[in-house]
Amino acid sequence: MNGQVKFIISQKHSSQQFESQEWQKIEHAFKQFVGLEHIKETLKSIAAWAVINQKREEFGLKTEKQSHHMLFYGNPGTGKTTAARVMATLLKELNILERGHLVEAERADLVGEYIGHTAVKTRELIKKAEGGILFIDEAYSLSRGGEKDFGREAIDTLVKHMEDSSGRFICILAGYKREMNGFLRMNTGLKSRFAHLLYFPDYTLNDLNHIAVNMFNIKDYKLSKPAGDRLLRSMREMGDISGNGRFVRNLTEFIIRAQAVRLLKYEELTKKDCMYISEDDVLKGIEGYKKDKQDHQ
Ligand SMILES: Nc1ncnc2c1ncn2[C@@H]1O[C@H](COP(=O)(O)OP(=O)(O)OP(=O)(O)O)[C@@H](O)[C@H]1O
Repeated sequence: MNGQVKFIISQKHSSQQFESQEWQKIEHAFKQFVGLEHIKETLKSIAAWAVINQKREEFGLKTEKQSHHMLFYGNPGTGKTTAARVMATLLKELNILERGHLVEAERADLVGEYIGHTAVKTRELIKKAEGGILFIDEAYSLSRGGEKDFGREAIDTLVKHMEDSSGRFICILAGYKREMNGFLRMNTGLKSRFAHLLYFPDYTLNDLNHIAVNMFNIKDYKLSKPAGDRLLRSMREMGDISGNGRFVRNLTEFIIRAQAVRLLKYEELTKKDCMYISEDDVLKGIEGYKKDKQDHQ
């Protein structure tokens, strides 16, 4: 395969069958995520476009190549990196990407130290990402040093390859909204190279609670009812939930360690003991989290 967007729809499958099968794959891949409906919708439109394009080709109609480069805007912990990772695997499953891997990069991975070095570094990175997604976090750091900075060369090389690649890789530039807007303003024409602009909003307290419960479930832990209530109440009292999903992940890890410390005192452990998170574990975990945060301030 030449790496271009490829879609397989067998004669036996009707469009409706395709829709239900492929939609299910998308829903399944994002099952553990809270929200992110707009990401799923975008993926559905990409999948639909690819299959219809294939059908048009069969009918001898004109087809077009589309690139699916994306811009992700959102605060820390809103799920940008995690969504990109899931997306890469999913797009392979949907036969849109050949390999489905994610290459995570930041400024230092693209920008070199002398003239000519940056273009080589950037090209190598793009090659590594072929068949998958090149995810560049805090993309605005590429234009940090202004016109004379080598970051400019990285952007130009990237843009050139994005245009030439005809679907061989997907480039995602990610970062916080204000900085991303500034970056795109400084690099006129850059925004138009991206087919999809996706915003990752901050989570509400209820979303975060939902994310926490999911995280425990995925790891085979169960919160007792009082533990669940306590967690929600404590998060509300803590006020600062700006870390979004990352805040929840850290919190759950503290709670899991608090449970482990409690269990070590038991003479014998059952499977249920190992799964069960008590209200006290939540309290101790939150205490530990707060102390750790204070120590790091
Ligand atoms: N919608 C969600 N559902 C479940 N978990 C989520 C969701 N969003 C984020 N998370 C979890 O929050 C944590 C942080 O997410 P992630 O690293 O993807 O955020 P990010 O937006 O890339 O942050 P940054 O910009 O700081 O790199 C991860 O553990 C992730 O699984």
